[in-house]
Amino acid sequence: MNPLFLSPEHILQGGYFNATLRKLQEPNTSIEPHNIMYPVFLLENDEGMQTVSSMPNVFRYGINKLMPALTELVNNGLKSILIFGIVETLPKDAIGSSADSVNNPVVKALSKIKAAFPDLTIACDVCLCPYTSHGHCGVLTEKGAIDHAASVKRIAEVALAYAKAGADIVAPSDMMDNRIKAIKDALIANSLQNQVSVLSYSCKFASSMYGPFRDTMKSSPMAGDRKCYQLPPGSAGLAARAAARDVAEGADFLMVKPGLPYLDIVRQTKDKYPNHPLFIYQVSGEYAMISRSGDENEMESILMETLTCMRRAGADCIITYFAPLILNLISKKQ
Ligand SMILES: NCc1[nH]cc(CCC(=O)O)c1CC(=O)O
Ligand SMILES: [Zn+2]
Ligand SMILES: [Zn+2]
Repeated sequence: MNPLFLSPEHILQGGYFNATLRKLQEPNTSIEPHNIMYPVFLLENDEGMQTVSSMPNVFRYGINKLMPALTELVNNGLKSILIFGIVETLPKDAIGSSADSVNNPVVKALSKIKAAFPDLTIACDVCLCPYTSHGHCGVLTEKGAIDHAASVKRIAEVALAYAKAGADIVAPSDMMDNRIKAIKDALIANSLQNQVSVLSYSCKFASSMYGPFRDTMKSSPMAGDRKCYQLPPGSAGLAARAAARDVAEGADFLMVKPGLPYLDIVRQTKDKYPNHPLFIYQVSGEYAMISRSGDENEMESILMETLTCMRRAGADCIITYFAPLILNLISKKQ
């Protein structure tokens, strides 16, 4: 009989008293370069480089400024990027024609990036909002509702244009019903189905945390909001149905966006679809919040803790504006 009446099965501290044991207690939560994807804002002007006032340390780059920045990041371990195009002089119209025109900055840059960084996985955000005159993610009817057929047709055309131009992943963020099938069909019709994957923004919520991003992209809707296509923040049910639908339509990867307040959705999605790699988009509002938290050391610990918790909840890859910092922190640790 032990004198203190400790019952062995109630003693947890015997299992995590050093760093190695603690690592064993945190399975599948490590942060390695392949667990991180870096969003990149690409300008029309090849020589352009602009800071983003609402997002410290984030830049909009022309391709000639992006290349040296990427060289440094790839040398530091960067494995994947997610490209957003920004137009300043190209026309915005009702159907987002500039999204897939030959002058679109993404279409123009893909082959250059691919040639310079053959091992970098390149995803392209697919949406109409940066290119439409009304700023919505789909095509509208005369009454201002989403024109479903026209929207899905355009989204598939844009995805195909990026796929043909060299994207490894097309990532539709528009939230139009049935776009995954339309994109997959377009890839198959062009014999690209085994060279391009589809990362669905499957569980994307109508969040108030996209503000800094919309400043950056100049992509706020001119009128109305996105609540008729992005999901209501309180709805786990629609998130489950959206993921199920996108899996049925052939999505290769799923996503939950934003990340931190939605980790229950991450867990629910991972439990239901353990065989589909799951992404989290740590969005611009999350970036703004964490950037402002504490001094540099504190901020870095908060960031890494947040990423660990995202991995614990079931995320395989986290899309984050902190990627350059994270790569530095990872390489320092080794
Ligand atoms: N298709 C829009 C889109 N693509 C990426 C983000 C958000 C990214 C972020 O906030 O970091 C959004 C949000 C939106 O404006 O609805
Ligand atoms: Zn959009
Ligand atoms: Zn988008």
